[in-house]
Amino acid sequence: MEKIIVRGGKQLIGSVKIHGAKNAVLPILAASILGQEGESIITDVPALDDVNTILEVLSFIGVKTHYENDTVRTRAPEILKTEAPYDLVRKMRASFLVMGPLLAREGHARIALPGGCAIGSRPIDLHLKGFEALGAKINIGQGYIDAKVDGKLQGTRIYLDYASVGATENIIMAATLAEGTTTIENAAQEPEIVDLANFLNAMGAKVRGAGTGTIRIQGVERLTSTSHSVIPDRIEAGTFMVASAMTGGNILIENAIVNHLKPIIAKLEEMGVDIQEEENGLRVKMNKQLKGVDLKTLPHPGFPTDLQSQMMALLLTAEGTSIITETVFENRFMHVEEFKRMNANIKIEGRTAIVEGNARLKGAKVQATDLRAGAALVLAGLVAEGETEVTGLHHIDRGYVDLVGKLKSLGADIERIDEKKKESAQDLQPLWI
Ligand SMILES: CC(=O)N[C@H]1[C@@H](OP(=O)(O)OP(=O)(O)OC[C@H]2O[C@@H](n3ccc(=O)[nH]c3=O)[C@H](O)[C@@H]2O)O[C@H](CO)[C@@H](O)[C@@H]1O
Ligand SMILES: C=C(OP(=O)(O)O)C(=O)O
Repeated sequence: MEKIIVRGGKQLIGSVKIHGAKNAVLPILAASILGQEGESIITDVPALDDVNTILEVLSFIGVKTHYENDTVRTRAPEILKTEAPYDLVRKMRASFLVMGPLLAREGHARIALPGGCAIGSRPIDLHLKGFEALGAKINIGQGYIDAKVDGKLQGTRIYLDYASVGATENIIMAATLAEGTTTIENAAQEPEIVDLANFLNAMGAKVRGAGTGTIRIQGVERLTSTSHSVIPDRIEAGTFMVASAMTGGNILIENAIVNHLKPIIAKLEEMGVDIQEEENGLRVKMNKQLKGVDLKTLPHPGFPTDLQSQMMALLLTAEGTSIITETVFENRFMHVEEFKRMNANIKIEGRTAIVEGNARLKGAKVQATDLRAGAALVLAGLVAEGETEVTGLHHIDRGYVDLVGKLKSLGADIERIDEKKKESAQDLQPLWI
């Protein structure tokens, strides 16, 4: 079994380069299906398990893909299949993002139901309502969703009950080749939506208003593959900002885009963290006792749910009691039980966590319950007394490129070990009798 071992007590100092955003590259790679001519060249692609999974989905449906040195090239001159099977969708929910582009281009898509995951039930009703409004017929059976349209999708007005990131992306992609104009109201406003729209527009689409609550997509006849560089990952940046604040550190977060990080910058400043914009990024310094704060996760520009668990780790070390309210996912407090193993005092009341600060965290064996929970446990380990052992690393590998190497380069006492490999290496030792 692979584990991360971290021994607490080191101050993190230095600079760290942020990789391309997982949540931007996944929809962008799905959107590359729409390019009927030429080659899409996507750069700043992070080497993550989720990227490999979306590339597997693309290959399965007949897109030619090539991934080397943070660059993915795709060619989609003809689509062979309009299906994404259970094994791939189960591995990663974002596989469902191929439904919009397939429906737009081929008039059909059959995708396995993504199902829930550790952080919540995560229905896809808003995606489906959007496709239906565009004229698709949806059938659900035997664990698959089948969407079909006779002729072309038809532009329409869609009001999302909730500003869902995935539904906004899927509907935008579907609408790019529809007849007429589609207006999405109460659209998600995340920076990753803007990155997707920029990619689509470079392909010849007409997407206007991305980054606001109202997005208009004027359908076009055809889209052509293009080149695009993925935006830096604001969640990875936020994770390192928390790491600096937690360890009394001084880290330059290279590539960070201030505009994308406003909600986290505001919260950290409220706690007393010193954050300065520099030419190459953001410098995050902390050399005093931090104050506890209350926070509520919300769709962008509210505080991102993907940084909630990391902030919880930080608030454990701050002064006083902090209240965290998770409004985006109904079950995103699984890390609390793991923090408790490290001597944390946290109470859950419904969607609220009451976090007692000034915790004297102690190293323990803990398990990542989801991607960000995994990062948060590593962060807690950075300040805990003694040794923390984090397992469940497949979660972390979905969304962080070399988390351990990056923390080590900043001065953390951290390593990743593979017990199985160690054991088999021992098996190979000559036996002395
Ligand atoms: C690959 C990717 O980009 N993942 C991000 C994306 O996930 P994802 O796109 O799945 O998140 P959504 O914004 O769609 O989900 C937010 C909430 O809306 C609910 N919902 C969503 C769709 C739907 O049809 N019906 C419905 O009820 C979900 O169950 C959840 O409670 O945005 C989340 C919220 O910022 C992030 O945490 C994820 O990291
Ligand atoms: C919840 C996350 O991702 P996904 O939507 O891919 O599960 C995340 O990135 O924290």
